[in-house]
Amino acid sequence: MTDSSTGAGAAYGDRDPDALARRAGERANPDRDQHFLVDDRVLDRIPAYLPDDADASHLLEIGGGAGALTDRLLAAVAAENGRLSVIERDGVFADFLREEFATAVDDGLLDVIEGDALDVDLPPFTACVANLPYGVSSEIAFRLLPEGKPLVLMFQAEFADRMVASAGESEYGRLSVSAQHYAAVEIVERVPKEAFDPQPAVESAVVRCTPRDPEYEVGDEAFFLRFVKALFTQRRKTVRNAVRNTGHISGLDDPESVVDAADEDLLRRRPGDLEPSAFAALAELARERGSPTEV
Ligand SMILES: C[S@@+](CC[C@H](N)C(=O)[O-])C[C@H]1O[C@@H](n2cnc3c(N)ncnc32)[C@H](O)[C@@H]1O
Repeated sequence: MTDSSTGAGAAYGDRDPDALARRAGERANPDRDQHFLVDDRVLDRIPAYLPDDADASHLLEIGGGAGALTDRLLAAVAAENGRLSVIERDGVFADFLREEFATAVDDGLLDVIEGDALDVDLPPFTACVANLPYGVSSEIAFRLLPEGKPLVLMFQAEFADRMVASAGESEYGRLSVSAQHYAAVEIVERVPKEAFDPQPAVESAVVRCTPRDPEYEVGDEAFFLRFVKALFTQRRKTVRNAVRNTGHISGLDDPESVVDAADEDLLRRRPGDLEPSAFAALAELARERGSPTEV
């Protein structure tokens, strides 16, 4: 076994996360969304959560930090003759990753993109594995989900619970319907604060998103997502009143015609109890009858 503290040149997959953070020369700064994973067992498990049939030939990591997860992902891509791209916003850590993994960079196994994951062009990745910066995890997730690739992402546990919730559950909302529109979403591991340094204020969870087509059809995806968002602003109202009251958000000029045409059973329910397929049926009716305009 390689001495994991030896630095650049060590075999991939067994670097000591504490030693990496020390060598990076700067402590992680929570104000910059930096909480480094330091639990070896969690780090070892995360890449294995990719679906068995995932194409791992070009992995993407967002927020490489001091490189503990980068190291594990390099081991995975090296075994597959693939490559890894890492997007890191903080120049200190981007430089550190290039130095620490200089051999991988030279061998074409790794490229480090210094920039904001919300702005930079995404490389043509086949799957993404990341311990996300929690301040922008929602924006990053909804940048990645439409790409239709397998994702294994660490989120705040409360956010993860909302992603996977089903109709009728208290955590079910716009986030659940939107995420599940793109993928089968499941929590594969809950991660305690103690696995990080510095520790975040909240518990975390690893979520696997396996892309799949939804079991319903929508003619206009942007309208569907806007309609779902609009109805959940009135989650405690009946669907009838939620449709009536939120036309200005979803862009419906004539919500009353939607209410007139919809099933009474559907109208009596509440947005928090509607399955994604029921939202889709109502959104299609709204497109036909409600005179939608661009918002
Ligand atoms: C939670 S830390 C994870 C670090 C490392 N992957 C680990 O697991 O220990 C998040 C990382 O994302 C970086 N980051 C924060 N905001 C970012 C953004 N908008 N785009 C890219 N990276 C970002 C931070 O500098 C930090 O290195």
